[in-house]
Amino acid sequence: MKLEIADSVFQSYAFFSAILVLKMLVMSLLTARQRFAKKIFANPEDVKHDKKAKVDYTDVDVERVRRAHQNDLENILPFFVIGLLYCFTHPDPTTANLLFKVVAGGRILHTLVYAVFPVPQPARFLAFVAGLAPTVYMAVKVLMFFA
Ligand SMILES: N[C@@H](CCC(=O)N[C@@H](CS)C(=O)NCC(=O)O)C(=O)O
Repeated sequence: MKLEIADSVFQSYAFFSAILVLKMLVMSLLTARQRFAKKIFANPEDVKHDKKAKVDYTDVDVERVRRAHQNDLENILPFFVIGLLYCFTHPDPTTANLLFKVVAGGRILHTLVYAVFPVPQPARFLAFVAGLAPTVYMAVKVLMFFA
């Protein structure tokens, strides 16, 4: 077995991984936005200089963004691993590009409908599946290739 990656496949993986890294980093900013808007913080030292600020772990808006961030960790980190391994399976470059694109698109949509402008279900579920299904497909391909 020869371990090699086609340039175009790796280029696509690198591109969409970087997009997803940036997207995940934005989650911290979205959380901070909610915290400052509602003056809800996580630690006593954060509220020391503002009498209106309080420590609270139950605010619905802050917790919503935090859950969206957590959901990213549950789905995007597996993609980083399996997407890279998938690059080694000699995939068709067009297929690989499409898979990476759908994962990135699905995860961006998931954030939008969950944490930016909440949309009724099944919007979030469909965005979640758009990220999950290609990741599962790639995992199966990796299993078959390296079995
Ligand atoms: N950890 C997730 C596992 C299932 C999941 O990821 N569901 C998707 C589609 S409904 C989701 O967006 N869950 C919301 C969340 O993780 O907060 C949960 O508790 O819901």
